[in-house]
Amino acid sequence: MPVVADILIPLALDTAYSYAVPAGLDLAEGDIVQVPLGPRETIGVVWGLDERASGGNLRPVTGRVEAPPLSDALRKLVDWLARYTLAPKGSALAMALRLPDETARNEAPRIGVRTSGKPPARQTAARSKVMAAAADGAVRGKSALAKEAGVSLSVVDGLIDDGALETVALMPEPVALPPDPDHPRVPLSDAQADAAHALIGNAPSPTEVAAGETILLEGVTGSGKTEVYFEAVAECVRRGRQALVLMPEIALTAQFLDRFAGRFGVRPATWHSGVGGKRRERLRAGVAAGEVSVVVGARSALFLPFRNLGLIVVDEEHETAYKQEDGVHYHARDMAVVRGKIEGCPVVLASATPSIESRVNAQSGRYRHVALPGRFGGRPLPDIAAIDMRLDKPERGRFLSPPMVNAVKATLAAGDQALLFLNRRGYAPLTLCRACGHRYQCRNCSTWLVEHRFRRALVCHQCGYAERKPEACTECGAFDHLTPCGPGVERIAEEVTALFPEQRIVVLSSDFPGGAERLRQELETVAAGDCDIVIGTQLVAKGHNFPHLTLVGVLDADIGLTSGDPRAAERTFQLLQQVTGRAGRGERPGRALVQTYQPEHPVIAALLSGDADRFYEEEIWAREAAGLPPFGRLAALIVSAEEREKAEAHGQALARVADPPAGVSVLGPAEAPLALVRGRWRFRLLVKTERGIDVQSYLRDWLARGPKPRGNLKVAIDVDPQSFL
Ligand SMILES: Nc1ncnc2c1ncn2[C@@H]1O[C@H](COP(=O)(O)OP(=O)(O)OP(=O)(O)O)[C@@H](O)[C@H]1O
Ligand SMILES: [Zn+2]
Repeated sequence: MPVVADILIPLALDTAYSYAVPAGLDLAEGDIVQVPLGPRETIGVVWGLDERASGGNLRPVTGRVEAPPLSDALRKLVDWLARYTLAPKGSALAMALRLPDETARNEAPRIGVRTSGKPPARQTAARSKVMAAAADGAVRGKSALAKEAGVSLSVVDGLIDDGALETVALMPEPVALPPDPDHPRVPLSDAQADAAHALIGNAPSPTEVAAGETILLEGVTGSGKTEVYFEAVAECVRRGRQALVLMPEIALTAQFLDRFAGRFGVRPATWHSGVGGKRRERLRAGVAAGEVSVVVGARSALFLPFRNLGLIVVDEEHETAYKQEDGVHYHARDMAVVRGKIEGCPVVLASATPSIESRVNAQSGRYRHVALPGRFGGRPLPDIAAIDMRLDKPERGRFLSPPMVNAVKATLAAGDQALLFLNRRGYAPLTLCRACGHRYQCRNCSTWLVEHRFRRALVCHQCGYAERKPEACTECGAFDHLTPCGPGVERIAEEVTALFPEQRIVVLSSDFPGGAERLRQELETVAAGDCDIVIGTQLVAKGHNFPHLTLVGVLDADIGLTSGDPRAAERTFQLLQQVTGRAGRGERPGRALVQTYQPEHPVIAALLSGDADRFYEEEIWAREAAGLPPFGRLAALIVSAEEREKAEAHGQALARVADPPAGVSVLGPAEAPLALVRGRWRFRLLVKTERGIDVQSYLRDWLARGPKPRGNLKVAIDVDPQSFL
């Protein structure tokens, strides 16, 4: 029997701690245990066991916790995650071991009723109906009983008060009903059937499934990728294994869940930040027991304890939402590929606009490439045309150019829906005093405050700081001189309401009250055709299906192009391709109009030509020439502190000992584009290496040589950074 256990604790600690195993406690690796840590008790996971070591003066493990142990695969994933991201191993474990969340609201217990044996004190016709329905003595839900008896719920409540019915606690509803892979479904098109076949292969037995293979499923917008990967999910379920479908959080709409139900007969189990309390725990337990066969979830679902994982699908694999930008800086798409390798199961990356990384991997043969070149049902892709804003100027103080206004008019006249897209929240991105020139800036961050008329406030989009918009300039005291500069979606909504006062307009922006739930509802409204004009930020661009939408108007195609970010071209192309791809997905063909000041810019030109391959070729070539990912590697260090000098000095001290070997260069420290965030000054160092270099080892050695962060100073490590702000 082992006498010493190495316990990894889900806190920012880099190593497991040794504890003595008390006699009679039979532990195995992966077991979840309770251990003393300093003055308190905490939870940890058995990471290693040692038979020979002496447990002499070690503190003993308190006991085992009744919870499914962490599988070998999941422990390997945690080790991998920590090694790759350089996050403390305990922080990586915390991702896989979300402790029961006591702050989350508990599920309301389900209550059933049955006859108590005591006749009602007072009898009415309605009451007799209920008593007759309940006469068999079986337990029923309250509303089920009322429905069966054809009476209102208050009659049932009355009988409970009366004592003729008694209440009993019911078993909680199952977290998910089993999906039926052979549920009757719509037939696939030939192209879809071919693609589905390519995903699944002919493998006659589960052992022949290509182990750990990664497949890029690339299909233009509206090509029907979802139905194709559903076939892979179905095959996985048929083989008795579990499937995970990852989606950007907001894409988890009722519409998607209904589509799943259309294919599998039931809605899938879902995992996202809105799933709380007991339900979360039960879902984890069901997944660990292998009872839940399909989970559709946001990125954190990747760390669920699947017992028998047979497939991972990453939908919209190019989405930046898959990158976690705080705590453990990991990319869920990349970790999905790692988990697939560890579990020996295939991983399907689906997108209409794949990341450059995945495209390159598909071209080099590392990933298998399965393509759907046309839209489902032979529908045409939208026609995309530019509006040159230098020629077709909007009226003064307006943002829609005359051709855009006319196109919206024509669309509405035809009874169709129009979407106006602007990737800017709020009313105006800058507020300026015309009397003294003062610009309103955040007191904690180096950002302009964004006016939100809806909230009647000036708001910082970095830290959330908000102040009331003043009546007079706070600097010079002048009245009526504060001017909003530039548009956000709220300002567009104002303009559109003035132009089309009779139309039903929906504005979709992530900052509106009501959160993700309300947004999901609004998206349903749009999909159902119960609105005429949609005005939205990037969240309307993502994976939604709006069958009534035939016009997409991009109000400022140039926004993302000047950011200086190495991925600016890729991001802009993806976003514009996605948003224009919302048009014409239903019966009627769609078109897109793109307002731009630089129609000849390569990204805009590629978009207009409809030639995505041309864009990919040029961008891949440019990345290769510059040694940028995936042809070289990047990692960022972000040094931050409450005092500017401290952060800068620490960054310089790190740079002095960087000592980069051949094939590695270190840039910086440079003041970050967002130099001040939440009261912390930020400096960035960028490591650029050739492709074959082990950037993690280099970073580890470098940081070990460098000064240790003290006090409020922090050094965040971001391997494969997506954001350069
Ligand atoms: N076999 C089929 N039979 C009937 N309708 C289908 C079939 N396959 C797809 N569709 C319909 O075609 C439309 C587009 O499908 P889907 O949303 O899967 O496309 P997609 O490739 O995921 O697009 P995007 O990348 O733009 O989100 C949907 O309305 C879907 O219901
Ligand atoms: Zn701020």
